[in-house]
Amino acid sequence: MLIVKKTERLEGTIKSPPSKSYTHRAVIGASLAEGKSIIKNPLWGEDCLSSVHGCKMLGANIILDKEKDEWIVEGGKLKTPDNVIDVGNSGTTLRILTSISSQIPKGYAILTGDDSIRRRPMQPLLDALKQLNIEAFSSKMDGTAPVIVKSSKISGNVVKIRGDVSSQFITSLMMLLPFNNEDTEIILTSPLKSKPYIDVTIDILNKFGIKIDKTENGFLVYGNQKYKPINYIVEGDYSSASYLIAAGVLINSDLTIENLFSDSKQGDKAIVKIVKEMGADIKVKKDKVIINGKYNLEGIDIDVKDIPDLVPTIAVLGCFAEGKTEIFNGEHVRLKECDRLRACAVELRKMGADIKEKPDGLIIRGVKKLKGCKLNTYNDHRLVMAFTVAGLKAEGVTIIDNEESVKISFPNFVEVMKSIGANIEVK
Ligand SMILES: O=C(O)C1=C[C@@H](OP(=O)(O)O)[C@@H](O)[C@H](O)C1
Ligand SMILES: C=C(OP(=O)(O)O)C(=O)O
Repeated sequence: MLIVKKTERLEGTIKSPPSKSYTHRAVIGASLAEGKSIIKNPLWGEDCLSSVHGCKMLGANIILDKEKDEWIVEGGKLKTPDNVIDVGNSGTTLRILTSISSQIPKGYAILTGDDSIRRRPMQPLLDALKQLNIEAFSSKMDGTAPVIVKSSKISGNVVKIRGDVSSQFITSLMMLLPFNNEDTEIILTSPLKSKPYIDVTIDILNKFGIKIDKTENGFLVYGNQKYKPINYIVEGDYSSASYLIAAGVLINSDLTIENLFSDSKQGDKAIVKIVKEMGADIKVKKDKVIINGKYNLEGIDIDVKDIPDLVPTIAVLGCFAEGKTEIFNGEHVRLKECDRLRACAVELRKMGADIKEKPDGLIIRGVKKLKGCKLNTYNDHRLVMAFTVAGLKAEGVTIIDNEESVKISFPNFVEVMKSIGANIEVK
């Protein structure tokens, strides 16, 4: 568990950890490219290591070089896995590798993961794959993992899928469809949520030499394309940085957060705009964010359609902001490692927060003072990190369970927080 005490000052220069989304896509894309790719500054988080594990089981040769901080990937030859692929807690790995598994030369691939993964939706992707003549089904026949995928030849040139459950389904199709012999249109049957993650997918697929165009109702993925190997440096992660930024603007601080690029395609770069709108005058440079001062935050209304992973961070910011903060358009936030809308409402209320849960979001009225207490995190890395920020600002001591889940996306979270003066201790 993590013992968090009220902290009056944070200072120092730190680096945001590498992007989780880019690392997943880089290692999976490299596993599909014939030849040698080098991925520098990868995220050594458990989720990305699940992608490494899955790609190895599917035939890629991957060397993880800790000293050089790079992964060397030799890809291009998929094989039938000789065991079930365990994706751990990683939705991104499960969703992308389900489609890719259909390209093994024979037999079946079986993908499963932890308790949380085995509750997350897969049916829209399975239905989409069926339209492409790919046999893939839930072993429990309830639309969740374990998922069984048969080696199949893709056929068809249109696939329809809803866009409001998970953008990872679309990413998954985009990474598969270059293997089709014909061009394929992905038609979205409902408005797209988490769209910036699709921008991230297209951005890195372009680096692999894969061309995708936008169409009126979705996307066009050209057929018969080959992934080319890449030399790639992973940029910093704005979702992870959101905890550092939130702590910085809530507590009197002098912080520089490096490795955050102002021209990033990551949707969660919106955290900068959000804290500015709430009243924090932070500075954005080409490759870093600087927070210097003490701010009085004011509540705002925030559409989280495209930024689901920021919800726990925004919920904590809202607790300490003057007036009302309303989070809306976040139905999909309930479909993550846990139901994050429910979890934020239930747990932050234990600290004295005034939070109302709505089907698509939260209404938070700032109360200035929260009190430390014991919080559940449902094994969800983002809740551990967001609640740590709340604990630093709250009166007294906050005890946070299962802190080890930070290894999913921000393995050195505790060390980084301590290095800037956060009063936290693992017990
Ligand atoms: O593609 C990605 O890298 C991700 C997409 C998002 O999920 P949804 O598209 O399911 O909202 C996000 O929540 C997740 O952490 C990472
Ligand atoms: C939801 C997340 O990731 P994934 O979907 O890959 O499990 C996350 O990192 O918050």
